[in-house]
Amino acid sequence: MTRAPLPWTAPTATDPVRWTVQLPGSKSMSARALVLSALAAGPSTLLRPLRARDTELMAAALRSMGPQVSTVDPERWVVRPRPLAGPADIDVGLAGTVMRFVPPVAGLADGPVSFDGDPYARKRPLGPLLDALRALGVRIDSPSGGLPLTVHGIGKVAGGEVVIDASASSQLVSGLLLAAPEFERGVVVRHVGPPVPSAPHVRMTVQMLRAAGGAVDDTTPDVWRVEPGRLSGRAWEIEPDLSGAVPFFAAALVTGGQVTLAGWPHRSVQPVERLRALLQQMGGEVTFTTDGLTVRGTGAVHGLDADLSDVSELTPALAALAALADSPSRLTGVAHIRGHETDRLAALARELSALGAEVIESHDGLEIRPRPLRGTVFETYDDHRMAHAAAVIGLAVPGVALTDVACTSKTLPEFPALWSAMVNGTS
Ligand SMILES: O=C(O)C1=C[C@@H](OP(=O)(O)O)[C@@H](O)[C@H](O)C1
Ligand SMILES: C=C(OP(=O)(O)O)C(=O)O
Repeated sequence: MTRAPLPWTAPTATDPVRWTVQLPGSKSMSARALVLSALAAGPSTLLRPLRARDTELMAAALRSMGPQVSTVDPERWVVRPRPLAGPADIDVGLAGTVMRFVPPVAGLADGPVSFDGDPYARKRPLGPLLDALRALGVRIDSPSGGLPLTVHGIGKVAGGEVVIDASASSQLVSGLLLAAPEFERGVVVRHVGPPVPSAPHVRMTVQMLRAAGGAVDDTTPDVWRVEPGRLSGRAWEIEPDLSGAVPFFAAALVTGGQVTLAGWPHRSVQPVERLRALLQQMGGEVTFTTDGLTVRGTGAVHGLDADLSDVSELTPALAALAALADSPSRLTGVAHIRGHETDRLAALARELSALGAEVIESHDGLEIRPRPLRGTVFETYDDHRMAHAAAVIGLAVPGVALTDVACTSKTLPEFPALWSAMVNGTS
């Protein structure tokens, strides 16, 4: 990764924020729509996709194997499928979606496709996916069991039944399912091991596969069957990114203000009811209005006792709120976020402690006992959601100095500008 770090002191809010935020599309929906579109029988469009490092890397990865992906119009990306072929060299950056969703597609390409990424990407769990692909008939060279690796595609994948331990990441399952309609025998994926985290993301995969014409049976827990068959091209309406909105919603709680996420759909593939319950437990009011999804702070932030395994990517923002709460919190069920962009449990424990909070790190979570906080340097570890957590605390604590805010470009390059606009009350 060659990006220069951008130090940034988080702005402190002197008044309750009152703001409507227009956010780009969901990272997770955009990534799935790109993969499904590249595999479809005809062209597709993505309406209001996320334009950020992760999705641009996904577009580039697919393009390098043949499909045309036009990102010229930021509101409307166009994907035209073409025969998949190597040789190709793919940079996954630090994107779990690219490193887990694209190798199964590369198995379908004719020719070698190599993958590598940022230094920390080499540490993120990938081995179970590679073993599963091998069992399905794909030849892969991976000296370390992860990145760097080369998929030696022969233009087809036999498919069939496979057992995987996907407890390290739901993306290991999603990656297999997304490409499976193109496998000669489709796939039956059977998970064996501790629970698969982030269940709503697997549901999103199943829903989007079906929307593209895929036949998926997920009626048996931990078993997913995808029939072979051609996917259809279509127009994908990408929903605003709910996870990206969470730090902004947290600002409503911290300042006793109100934040609306504009353009929220009536029906969503993102876990909005779960988020609503969590924010309400912490003292927020969450309503759906014609303007969008609105979170109102009530003036108090309460501690939270919750298993976050299904919404684990929200842990950093919720941990930041917990550090500002009026009672202790216990966040559990998220051992696997040690394999996210950084070891998020260790990173949160270290940085929240440095600010003055009392934090006890366990193997699968954090106990956070709020104490008076003081501004200090906050290491962001190349992790966009660590930067979000620091910004949330900075609303209430002057002098929270992020080592690098540019890491937010992974999912929202506009983050520092949007955040400052919210705090300063400008649009
Ligand atoms: O499939 C996806 O789009 C995602 C799945 C989840 O991964 P894990 O299951 O590894 O938590 C989530 O945390 C990540 O941000 C996005
Ligand atoms: C875990 C995350 O990302 P990735 O898709 O890279 O796994 C995240 O965005 O919080």
